[in-house]
Amino acid sequence: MSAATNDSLDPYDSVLLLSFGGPEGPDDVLPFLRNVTAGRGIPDDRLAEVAEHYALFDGRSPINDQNRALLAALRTELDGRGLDQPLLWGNRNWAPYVTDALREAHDAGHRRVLVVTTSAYSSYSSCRQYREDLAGAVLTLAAEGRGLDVAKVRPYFNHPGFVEPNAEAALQALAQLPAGAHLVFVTHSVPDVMDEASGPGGDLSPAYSEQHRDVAAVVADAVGRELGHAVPWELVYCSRSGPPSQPWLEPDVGDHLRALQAAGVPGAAVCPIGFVSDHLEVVYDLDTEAREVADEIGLPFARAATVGTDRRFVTGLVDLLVERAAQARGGEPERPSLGSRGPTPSTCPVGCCQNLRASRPAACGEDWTSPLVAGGAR
Ligand SMILES: CC1=C(CCC(=O)O)c2cc3nc(cc4[nH]c(cc5[nH]c(cc1n2)c(C)c5CCC(=O)O)c(CCC(=O)O)c4C)C(CCC(=O)O)=C3C
Ligand SMILES: [Fe+2]
Repeated sequence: MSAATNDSLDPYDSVLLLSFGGPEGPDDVLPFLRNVTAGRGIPDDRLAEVAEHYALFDGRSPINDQNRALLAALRTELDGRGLDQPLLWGNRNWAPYVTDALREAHDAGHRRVLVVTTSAYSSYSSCRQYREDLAGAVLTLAAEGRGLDVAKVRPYFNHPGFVEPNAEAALQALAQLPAGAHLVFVTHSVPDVMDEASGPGGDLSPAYSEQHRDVAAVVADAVGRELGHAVPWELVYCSRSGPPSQPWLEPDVGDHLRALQAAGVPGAAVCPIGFVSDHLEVVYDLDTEAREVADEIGLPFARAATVGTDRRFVTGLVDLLVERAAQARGGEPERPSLGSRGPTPSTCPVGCCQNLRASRPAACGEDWTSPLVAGGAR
């Protein structure tokens, strides 16, 4: 429990949950997929395949309702801590779009917006592209005469509020399987070059795969301590999408399940540590596709829960908002983290998670100059 009396979000006057977005019905699927893949070189047959995955769920992604549930839980937690800033919602790829959400915020009189994303790790797709979305929105609004500024909480993959519910979920999944089952940690694959460019460079890169490995190690260690013996684990990937000629992070979860079965491993507890809720990658790529592989080869399979609206996660996100606000006031708040990497900076270094193909302005970095505050508000 946090010391509620010290909680403050000053100087921020509003909070934004920033997410990916997803289709709400069959007519939305193709326009949504075009938004996601605009200029990204995803083959047409892959798009048709992904459209079929959405069709299995009547063209409706679960992600928007999961974000509505998270917003409700965050609202309750903010209210309980006396934090009465309005809580907004904006997406990259579907309504409510982030630019529209920030325009409404401006028109309601808000000028300093504190942002938290539904993505826990560093990479172009999971961090910098959200910073570009914010910069694009802020610059569009500035051109309309609507000046406002944004700040973002740090990547929170190693925050206890994210790691602890993941550890409990892993333990629960393992409990459904025969002794000797492995923990199989899964995240979204990305191109090898995106992984290599993730993070600030030097020893801290590649950040994306190494941050996942760090979380996996902490979770496996916690599970092992609970059970009184070490549990074997691996980090694998799902949802690859680029052309076959382009290397993406491997192994794929399906191939890995086959390898485990061939090696005589008696079960797999699949732990989607790369995702914060049960969106399509989880309910299709894991619960449908990977489970089919497991059934086909007779490998006992259990899927661990994502953090969703777990109380510890929601509390942790509000702790992160409070931490970021304290930094903006010039304070040095406690910045809890688990594992070996320590807390990630709240303001990204120049070039962090750069997209090697194109350079666009990104907010919440050391080289971001706010159109609102001369000299750059951080
Ligand atoms: C790292 C990462 C996350 C996790 C971080 C985060 O959460 O942001 C994530 C999340 C998500 N990705 C999602 C959907 C899609 N991602 C695609 C394509 C891509 N994802 C990539 C990476 C990631 N993606 C990449 C490198 C591509 C290739 C194109 C490109 O370089 O940008 C495509 C195009 C078709 C395809 O090729 O699959 C779709 C439809 C949804 C919504 C699901 C729902 O509706 O429930 C969510 C939450
Ligand atoms: Fe994706």
